[in-house]
Parts: sequence; structure tokens; C-alpha cells
Amino acid sequence: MAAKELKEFSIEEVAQHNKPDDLWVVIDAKVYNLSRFKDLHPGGVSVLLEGDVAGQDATEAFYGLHRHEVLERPQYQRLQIGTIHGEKSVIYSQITGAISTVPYAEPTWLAEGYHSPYYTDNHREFQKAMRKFVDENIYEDAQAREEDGKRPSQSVFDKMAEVNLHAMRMGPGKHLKGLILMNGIVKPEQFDYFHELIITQEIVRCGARGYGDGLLGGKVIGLPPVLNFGSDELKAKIIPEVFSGKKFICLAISEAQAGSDVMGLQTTAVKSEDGKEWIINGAKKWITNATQISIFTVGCKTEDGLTVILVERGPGVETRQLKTSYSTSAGTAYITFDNVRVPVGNTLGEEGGGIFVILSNFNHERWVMCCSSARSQRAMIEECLKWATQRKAFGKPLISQAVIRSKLAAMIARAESVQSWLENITYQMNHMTYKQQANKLAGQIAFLKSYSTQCAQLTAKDAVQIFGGRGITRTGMGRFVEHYYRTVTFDALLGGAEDVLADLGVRQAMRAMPKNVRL
Ligand code: HEM
Repeated sequence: MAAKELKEFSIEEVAQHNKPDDLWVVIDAKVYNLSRFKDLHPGGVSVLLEGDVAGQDATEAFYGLHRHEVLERPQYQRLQIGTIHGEKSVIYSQITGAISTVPYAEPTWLAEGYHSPYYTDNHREFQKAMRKFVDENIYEDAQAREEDGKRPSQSVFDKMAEVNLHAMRMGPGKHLKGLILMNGIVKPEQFDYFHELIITQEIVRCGARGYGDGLLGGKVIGLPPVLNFGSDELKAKIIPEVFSGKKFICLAISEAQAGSDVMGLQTTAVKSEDGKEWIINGAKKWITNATQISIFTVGCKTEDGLTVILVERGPGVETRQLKTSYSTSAGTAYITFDNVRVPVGNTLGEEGGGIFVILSNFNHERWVMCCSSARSQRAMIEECLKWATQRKAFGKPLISQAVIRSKLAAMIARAESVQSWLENITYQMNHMTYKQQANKLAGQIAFLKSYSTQCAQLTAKDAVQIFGGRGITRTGMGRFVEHYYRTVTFDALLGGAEDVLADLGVRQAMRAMPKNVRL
């Protein structure tokens, strides 16, 4: 069907159409005919017939009550019949791949006119490509799946595999050798932790926390034990399958009886009589991605302590979906292992050396969570700054209230400090071996995660106060704020609870305390 021809009208002409059966309004220099739509309008008919709306420029009224995306929906785009002669629309839709111009909506290194010692031209080129990739391939799926609770679409996993994102999300290392990364923008040996930070922060912009974990969050924590501790045979089999986006892996450690207390795990693995197989029995809880997963990296109690074993879905493995406060798109599950037999060759690391395998995983996992927490706090600042500017209350924009500005000031200070600390740690990671990181950065990362998630929760609370009722409503203006407030505690719990991490940081510092110092 040919596109409808838009006419030009004068403000005076539009003003004639101010009756129930002949109802036009102007929004941002565009003329809409609401005569038939009014009875379907979710906000009701009467608001559209008000003297300052019917036949009038209702731009301010509209943006005080709707997100711009409403006007982008095809069924509403069709209501536009023309434009105002001599006027131009000024409000633009989100441009694919574009950097936000809202102050503090981007980290300084991306904001116009600022500088950073950390990012190279290659990081900048990579960021552009990554943002475009997310906007084009992930954003819409994220919104839809977060809502319907289904796992991310296979087409998204496939697209990610095409540019080797599944491999890049495992960080720098040998596993990238020979791969073409993001269509060749970054060479495998060039890829560093800042590239990985960019990947995480760009995906987080989708504002869909459950989906974000559904997008193979389980792999980010479940595959490193295979990469670092698996036999060559096991690696050759598992890694290509996972990097292709066709097979999924997750980390199964926590249990109903043992959350942060890893040493208290009760799932057992005993050797078969011929010594060739492990026989696993027990249950795991809150396992991200487990509903959609074909391979599990499982922490088990064995004769000599803890052992980590790779288990493929098969007889005796059952998963049951858990409904947590974010979307079931994350595939969070309860898993039972009932006499599950796996070859002894599936052992990751030493028998009885599982605690080392599990602990060595934590730094990277927690650092990834810091990347994501830092970026999502910034997304809240953008939401709040826009809302506080476009929303009028008591006859003036919200932003003119000192109490609102004070909340924004605190939000901005928190997000900036978290990002700066994160970039410092990331720089250290780039210059340390894995072992040095475990030694020098476990405490720093634990502190940052604990601090960042405390900041995030304060920011979520402030954002809800700024948005009022909309901040607790799943649709409309405050939908991202409501989502953030509902899901912000995931970051504070997953990968280690706040207090446990803060304490870990202090204990790490105490280990480094010189014996010969006194006040
Ligand atoms: C092209 C014109 C318009 C369209 C397509 C439209 C569409 C919608 C939609 C889809 C909603 C549901 C909430 C949401 O998804 O954000 C809504 C709510 C509402 N609309 Fe409109 N609308 C239009 C114009 C207006 C105008 C000019 C007013 C003037 C005051 C208005 C007043 C409201 C009110 C009061 C609500 C309820 C808001 C709430 O629940 O917080 N609408 N509208």
C-alpha cells in the first residue's frame, strides 16, 4: 500500500477540528486525527476533548503522559494526517547505534568533548559496532521476551555467533585464537577486558534484566571451568558447540541448603565400581539458564572434598522452572540429579580441588556484574532526567524542584564513581595474569560489586520517588524504572551477597597487612 500523503495545515485550520466527531491534535508539529481513535484511547475520551487539547498543540500534555515510543507504534503512526505549515518536528526517535546526548546518560569516554586514558581508537570503533549490533539484533527481542517470559530467540543466539560474541563474552584469551571478531574490527590478540566491558554495557542498555541473564549469562560463568580446567578432549568437544550458539551451558553450584556456603554443598558424586564413571545425586537451586540448558557445570561433594563435574542433560536430570521476580526468560531453574552417570573424564580440575575451580571463577563473574550494574544505573539517570524535564507538576517541570535535583545529584555521583572505579580495575586486569588478578583484585572486585549494588539500590529507590506511581507501573512512562526497581536486587545477590563480599574485601586486605607496622 502506498504511504499516505501528509498535508500541511495552519494552526488555525487545526483549531476548527475540536469536536468529538471531528477531533484533531498537534504533537510536535505533526497533526493527528483522533476522531475515530478517541473511543479506543487507553487514557479515555474526556482528556482528549479538553479545551487545551482538542484542536490544539498538545505536545506538552502528550509528553507528560506518554513515552515517545507510543507514536512510533504503526497503529498510531497511521493517525497522522499532516504537519503544521512552517514548523518542524524537533523530537527525534532513538537512532540505531547513536550515542545519547542526555548528560550523564553515557560514560564520559563516550560523551562529546570528554577524554579517557583507557580507551583506544579500536575500543571506540568496537563500541560503535556493538551498539549498532544490539540496537539492530537484540533490543526488540529483549523487550518482547522479557514480557512473554520465553527464552531469547534462537535467531539472536545465531546472530551473536556470526560475529563470535559468545566467544568474546568469555574475555580475552586463547579461546579467541583464529576467530574473526565483530567482522574483523578487533583482532583476537588485541581483544582485552575493555572490549568485554563494552559488550556487557551495551547489552545492558536493553533494560531487560531477566532477558540479559537469559542471553547466556549461565555460559559466562559455566564455561570458564571448562576453558581453564577441562581436558583437551572435553574442550575440543564442548567449546565449539557453545560458541556456535547451538548448545548451552550453565553453572550449577547453589543449593536450597547452601547458597553462599559453597563448602556446605550436599549434591554427591561417587565413583562407579569400575572407577570409570561418576554417579551424581542431589539438587541445585536458582540455576540461571538451566531450563534451556544442555550442559551443566556442577559442584559436587566427593570423597576428598569438592569436585566440579561436567554433566550433559540425559537420564536422571530434571529441571523445573522457578518464577523469580524477573522474567522467566532467564530460564532460572531447580535441577535434580537422580543417579546421573557421567564419565570420569568430565572432571574439571583436580578431584577434591573443586573449591579452587569455583573460587577462580568468581572474580570474572563479579566484574561482569559490576560492568552491568554501572551501566544500568546510568540508564536510570537518563530516564529520570528526561522525565523530570518533560513532566510538569504544580505548574512547573519536576526538575525545577530542589528535592528532585538533589536525588539526581546523588544518582549521578554514584554512577560516575562506580564507572571510574570499574575502569581502574579493568585496567589492572589488562595488566595482570590470571593468578595476579586472583591475588590482587579479588578484594577490589568484591568491594566494587558490593558498593555498586548498594548504589544501584539507592538509585532504584530515588528513581521510583521521582517517577511516583509510574515507577511502580509495568507499562507506560515508568516501565524501565519499575523493571529496574523490581530486579535491582539480583545484582546484589547473584555472585555473592553484598555483606559477604564486603567482608571478603576486608579479609583480603588483612591478608596483605604487613606484620611490622604499628601506629
Ligand atoms: C496520537 C495521540 C495519542 C495516542 C496515540 C495516545 C495513546 C495512548 C496510549 C497507548 C496510552 C496508554 C499508556 C501508554 O502506553 O503510555 C495512553 C494513555 C493516556 N493518554 Fe494518550 N494518546 C494520544 C494523545 C493523548 C493526548 C493529546 C492526551 C491529552 C491529555 C492523552 C492523555 C492520556 C492519558 C491521561 C493517558 C493515561 C496515562 C496513564 O495511565 O498514566 N493522550 N494514550
